[in-house]
Order: sequence, then structure tokens, then C-alpha cells
Amino acid sequence: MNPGIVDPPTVDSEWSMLQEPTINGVRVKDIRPVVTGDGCLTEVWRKDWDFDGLEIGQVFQRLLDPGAINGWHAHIVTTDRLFCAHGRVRVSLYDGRRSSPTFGAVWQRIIGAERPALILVPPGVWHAVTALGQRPSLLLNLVDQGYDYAAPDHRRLPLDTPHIPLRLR
Ligand SMILES: Cc1cn([C@H]2C[C@H](O)[C@@H](COP(=O)(O)OP(=O)(O)O[C@H]3O[C@H](C)C(=O)[C@H](O)[C@H]3O)O2)c(=O)[nH]c1=O
Repeated sequence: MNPGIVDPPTVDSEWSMLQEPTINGVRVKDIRPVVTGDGCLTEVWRKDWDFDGLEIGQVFQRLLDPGAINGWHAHIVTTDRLFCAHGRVRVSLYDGRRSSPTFGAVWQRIIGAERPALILVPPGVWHAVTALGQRPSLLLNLVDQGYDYAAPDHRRLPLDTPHIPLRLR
């Protein structure tokens, strides 16, 4: 038999995710849903988690059709907090900050209703979200400052940009 390669687990023996962020300033808060008699309840953000010490300036939702790839985006000053409330998505990140100790690093994590988590994406970190599975995915973004219609803090690169060493399709 061809020995192949060792297939490492994505979780430890407590089922905690092993994929620690490789990008400076990116944080992940895993959240455990509370199962109830008629469904479940999942917290999304609490001030006393001391997750980032930032404000919540706005919350918006983004519905993604199955297979949709939303990206690449980055912000100059805005911090995103991404939470997948329904369905399942892959969050892909690239550190585009030249001054960052992890400049050039990439990191990906799958989150969703079965494995809820809040992902903090600092300014300058390029991000893209891929909707997985066969049903629409609902992404919440709890940003630290509200969208400015007159001067959007929103930069975009095409999915096939040569500046980001990740191919999403
Ligand atoms: C953010 C925002 C946008 N808009 C308008 C502006 C555009 O005409 C339209 C789409 O906005 P945008 O291109 O920002 O949407 P997405 O491409 O889904 O990107 C947004 O959601 C993904 C997940 C990110 O991660 C981005 O950081 C975030 O900007 O909605 C508003 O009217 N209000 C808002 O708060």
C-alpha cells in the first residue's frame, strides 16, 4: 500500500478546534449553543467576554446563496466580527499589513450553525467568505463603526488577484 500522508485531526480530544489564527490580531471566540426543548439558543456577543474591547457600531446581515464567494474585502479602520447564524461558511483571511509580524500569512476557518464562532478581523486583513453546503448561509457582521455611505471604508480585490496566495474556486 502507498503509505499516503498522515491525516491530522482538526480538533483535540475535547473537540476544541486546533486551528489557532496565524494572523496577528485575528481572534476567534468559540460559542456553544444551548439546546432547548424547541431548538437552541446561541449567544453572539457579550461585552463581558472582553473579546476585543471595541464598540459595536452596527450589525448587519449578509445572506449568501449556496456556493457564493464574497470577497476579497479589507477595511482601513473598521474591525469586523463575523458570525455565521445559519448554514456554514469558510472564512479566508490574508494579512496585507506590511507592518504586521504576520504580513503575508493566510488562515481559514469553517464556522456555522453546527460550530458557532465569532471571528475578529482587524483593519488591513483581507477577508473572503465562501458559502458552503446546499442551503443559503446567513452571516452577521458586528462592526465597530457603522457604514459611512459618503465615504465607505471598504476596499476590494478580485477573487483571482495575484496579491493574495489563496484560490477560493
Ligand atoms: C456594509 C453596508 C453596505 N451597504 C450597501 C453598500 C452597497 O451598495 C451594498 C453592498 O455592500 P458591500 O459591498 O459592503 O457588501 P459585501 O460585499 O457583502 O461586504 C460586506 O459584507 C462582507 C461579509 C464583509 O466582510 C465586508 O467587509 C462588508 O463590507 O450594501 C449598506 O447600505 N449598509 C451597510 O452597512
